[in-house]
Amino acid sequence: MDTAMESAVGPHFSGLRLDSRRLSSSSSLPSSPSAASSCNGGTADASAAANGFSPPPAAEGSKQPFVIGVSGGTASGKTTVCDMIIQQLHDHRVVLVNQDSFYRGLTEEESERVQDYNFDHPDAFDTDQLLECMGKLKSGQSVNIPIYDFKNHRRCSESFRKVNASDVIILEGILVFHDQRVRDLMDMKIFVDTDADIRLARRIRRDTVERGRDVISVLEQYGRFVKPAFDDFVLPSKKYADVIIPRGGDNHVAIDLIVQHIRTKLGQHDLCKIYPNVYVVHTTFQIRGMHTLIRDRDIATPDFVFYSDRLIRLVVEHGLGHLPFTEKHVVTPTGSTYMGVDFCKKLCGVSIVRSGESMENALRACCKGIKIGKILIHRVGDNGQQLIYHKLPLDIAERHVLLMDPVLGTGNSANQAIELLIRKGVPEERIMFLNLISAPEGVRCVCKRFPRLKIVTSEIETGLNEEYRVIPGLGEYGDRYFGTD
Ligand SMILES: Nc1ncnc2c1ncn2[C@@H]1O[C@H](COP(=O)(O)OP(=O)(O)O)[C@@H](O)[C@H]1O
Ligand SMILES: Nc1ccn([C@@H]2O[C@H](COP(=O)(O)O)[C@@H](O)[C@H]2O)c(=O)n1
Ligand SMILES: [Mg+2]
Repeated sequence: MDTAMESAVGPHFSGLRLDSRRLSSSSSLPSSPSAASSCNGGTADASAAANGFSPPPAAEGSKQPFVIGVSGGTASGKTTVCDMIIQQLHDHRVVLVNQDSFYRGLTEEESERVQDYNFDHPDAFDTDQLLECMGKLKSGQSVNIPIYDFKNHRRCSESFRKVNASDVIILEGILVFHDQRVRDLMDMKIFVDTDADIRLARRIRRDTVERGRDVISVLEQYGRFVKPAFDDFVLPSKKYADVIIPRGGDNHVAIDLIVQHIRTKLGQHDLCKIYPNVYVVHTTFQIRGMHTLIRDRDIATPDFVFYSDRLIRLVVEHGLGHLPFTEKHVVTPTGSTYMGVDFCKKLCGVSIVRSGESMENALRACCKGIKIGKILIHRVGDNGQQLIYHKLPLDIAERHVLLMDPVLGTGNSANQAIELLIRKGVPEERIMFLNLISAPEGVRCVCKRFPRLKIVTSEIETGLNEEYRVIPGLGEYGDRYFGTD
């Protein structure tokens, strides 16, 4: 074993020697305060910059993604656990980054003596490049991640994997907790803890089946590099973990808990944390797909109407779920009692003419015979003067009001309409504003003025441009829906 170690510390294999210096300097640093409680993890970039790496600044007002680090020994099931989490989440806002992608490619000389190369040493990875990619992702930019080939120990020179900026980034690898700069990027750290014998057995099978190795070479590499590096670097980094998963992918309870935790993080847009009466419909690939279609400027009107209607229906159903209910018991055909609830009956809809009228059918489809009033806000000239026409149910003050307008932009017309409803005697807390997309500026404008009103939307936008148009938005909604564009 000693001879093996010696041969591993030559010019290109200086990992072990360099490492004792690195390890002592990093182990003398205090363990990083985890930013687990905050999605904004402000410490991460600052400390990365302090270590000589400056990620590009985040766009103003953009929220920082939630970064989860997953570490553990080789073949502990890190990749398997991450795949399971991503599969269960079934959400496009989660991306996986593998530390393996940042293995340095071997030089000709190193390739000739590959059996002497220590792939388990921190120096085997290009950590600066990993930090640069993570910094870009954290600041909302997409990145091209190298593709590593375990059979020839090189990166594919031509192809990359494009990873888009996302709300949750999972970073997995044997040594992702080793370097403090990488640890500091993480909001949550998970260590996959699997028995060493099981890991060795899995590694033999995986490397012979998938990575083009034979059993002898796997065992030699394991004894010479993998196990010592596990003891020196991987195991000592376990102390940084917030969550330890025993048995890896077999531990369904732990994986379910982690999935739930990520879902909570995903469900909370920053605006929802500030304004608790703002609700964003939980996104799925179907919802994202429908948004993609209606935002496409080239979509035909019938398709725009079809997919808008589907989305509006979801928003309406979600909004109805926030109305009060009363208990109701019924007897089923089997003679059993079903302890249910009764819908709130004192309801009405109010559409802001003209685009709000596109939401009326969905409301009628969900609430049979519902009364629907209308408000028209008419701008006169350029001096900000407005005329408001309305036709509202006479008993509106006794009803819960579902106010409808597909796009919440500046919030000015919404506020005018809400003021009118309040003047008509509707209590603020009985008004719910339903829309398809909301600009953060509009949400703030409405919520500051009417903090007890509820807003239900299906997506929160980036913001407004200089012309007060919603970005990315979907254009003139009324014209597109009614085919007058
Ligand atoms: N719970 C499990 N039961 C059986 N085989 C597993 C389990 N988890 C992972 N494996 C297998 O073990 C090997 C190593 O798992 P992998 O997820 O690649 O580990 P890591 O990424 O930690 O190296 C793979 O071939 C994988 O299919
Ligand atoms: N060319 C390479 C590169 C890496 N390895 C081994 O991979 C292990 C890390 O990947 P896991 O999925 O197992 O975490 C690490 O232990 C290296 O020994 C390799 O064999 N060849
Ligand atoms: Mg792996």
